[in-house]
Amino acid sequence: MHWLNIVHLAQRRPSSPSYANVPPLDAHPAPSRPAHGLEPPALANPGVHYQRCLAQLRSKDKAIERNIYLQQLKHADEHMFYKLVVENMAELTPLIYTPTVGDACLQFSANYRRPEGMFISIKDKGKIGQVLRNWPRREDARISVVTDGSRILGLGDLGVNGMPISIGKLSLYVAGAGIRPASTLPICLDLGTNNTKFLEDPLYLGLRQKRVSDKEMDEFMDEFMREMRATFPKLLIQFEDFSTDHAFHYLDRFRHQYPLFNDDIQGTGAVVLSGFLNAAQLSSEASGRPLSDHRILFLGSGSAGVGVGMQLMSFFTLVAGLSPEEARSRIYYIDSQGLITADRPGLAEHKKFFARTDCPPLKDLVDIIGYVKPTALLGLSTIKNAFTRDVIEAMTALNERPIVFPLSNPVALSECEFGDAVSWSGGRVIFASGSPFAPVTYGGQEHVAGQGNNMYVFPGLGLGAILARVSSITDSMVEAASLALAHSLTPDERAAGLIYPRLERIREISVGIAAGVVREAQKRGVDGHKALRAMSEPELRTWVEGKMWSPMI
Ligand SMILES: NC(=O)C1=CN([C@@H]2O[C@H](COP(=O)(O)OP(=O)(O)OC[C@H]3O[C@@H](n4cnc5c(N)ncnc54)[C@H](OP(=O)(O)O)[C@@H]3O)[C@@H](O)[C@H]2O)C=CC1
Ligand SMILES: CC(=O)C(=O)O
Ligand SMILES: [Mg+2]
Repeated sequence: MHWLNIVHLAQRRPSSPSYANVPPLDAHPAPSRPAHGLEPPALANPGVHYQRCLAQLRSKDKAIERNIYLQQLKHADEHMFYKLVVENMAELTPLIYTPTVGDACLQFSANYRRPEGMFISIKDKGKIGQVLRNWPRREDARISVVTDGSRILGLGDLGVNGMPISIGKLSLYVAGAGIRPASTLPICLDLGTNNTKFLEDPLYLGLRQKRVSDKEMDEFMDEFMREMRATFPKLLIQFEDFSTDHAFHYLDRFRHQYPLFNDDIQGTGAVVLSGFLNAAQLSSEASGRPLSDHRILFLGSGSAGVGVGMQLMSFFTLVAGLSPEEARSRIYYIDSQGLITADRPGLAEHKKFFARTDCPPLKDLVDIIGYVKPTALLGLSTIKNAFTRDVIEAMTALNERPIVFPLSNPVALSECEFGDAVSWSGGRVIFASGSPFAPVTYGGQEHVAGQGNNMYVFPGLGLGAILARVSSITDSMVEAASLALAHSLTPDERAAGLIYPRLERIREISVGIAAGVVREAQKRGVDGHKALRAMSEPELRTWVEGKMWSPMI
């Protein structure tokens, strides 16, 4: 049976008055133009200028130059920037997000041109509120992406050079879910950096000191969160790219007090569950084996790996009908020491839940595949090319349609190239990667890589949470976002064997995710906007859509 028939998402609601014609409460003013005579007359034709901007963009040879051009355009002409992004998602997303945002971060201090977002440093401790109040659009702020730069993509500790990740994610909130640009607040916390190369770089823009102790960071974060709420009472916070220990710690510490989520743990969990639901269906159809037969092997057991494993528990319990204990037994992890077993001394807290009590401490990936016999291999290890030909062949020998997701970012750290996975598996692989890969032709057929990246989830999750005015983000809201994404494939996309929808449809998908999140918030009683409860499903979707900001060009 298809998983869609097992998971019943649709909830029927009594019909109520139509909200369809209510104008967006948060309508954004049309862009103002300079006074007559202050710009060339032909600029009055925005269609031509759109083509001019696109041509200027495409004339740049390097992705990083295109990224710089787009950042400049965003400041000069926000509406044009978003018009270009929204209408050319597949082309522009890799330039403002992964993989190019990785280079933008590495080169942030060298390429710096103008201020954007807020930098709050450990030196501001004791007066963080005062600093936050310098933000010019306090009333408007609804969503902040906050990083401490300690684990940017798979690139490690980049200190304040992590700022472009907050900026890039927020651009996707605007483009992908219609959050007003003025409502976004990128924040980079400067708690020092352990990146010695940056500490020695005269151009480095952050504090020249090592990262502070955990105790000092806790004190800082407690004050920061308190002051964020006091300064921006309507703000949702997304924690991004904190190193794994701090990622789990601060999610646990604050999630019940503030509306927040950790994108690497929860957003990634949601996007991978979604793709896995569709992949497992394809794989089981090909093998004739039931969904309950799946076994998942992870390479990488950090914030992303463990976040995904926790979320995939729902695949086994919700869809495959297993008990939580059976579900846990289907998930295996490898870290830098090998297969994670419970008897390993000094095992980190976040690795304990999935640590095996029934396996030998094997080290070699191919040996582990032979022992575990996984149907799916997921990479969140930051190890480029870790999925070698031997690995893909071992997966293909075990499975008619092996599921292989090399999810590490940016593309230079991907565990496997798409073309290799397709050819080494004889065209049988079901593939999704963290960063985008171009389609490949194999056996006379075009194969399209899925993009298992949290960018499919966080814009819609954030939109729903903001519109429902939630007091917190529950696990079930994250799961609702995931199921809504999985559910969003069109018959066409399913027929083409896709496991994620086409990126061009992201706004439409975000509406479905947001509506699912609103409903789940209502069920859990964490919604502040009670009037939404009376809406029927179509009314809610139309209302959400009406709230989305669009570039006015
Ligand atoms: N596709 C997406 O949407 C997302 C992708 N990611 C990507 O996931 C990656 C990991 O992120 P995160 O979990 O936070 O980072 P971490 O650095 O915390 O985790 C990396 C994990 O990989 C393990 N590892 C490192 N080297 C090896 C090796 N040689 N063999 C086996 N395992 C190894 C580490 O082992 P040990 O614990 O022993 O050090 C650790 O468990 C990043 O590249 C990030 O960009 C993250 C979020 C979203
Ligand atoms: C995509 C993302 O959040 C990461 O690689 O960290
Ligand atoms: Mg991240």
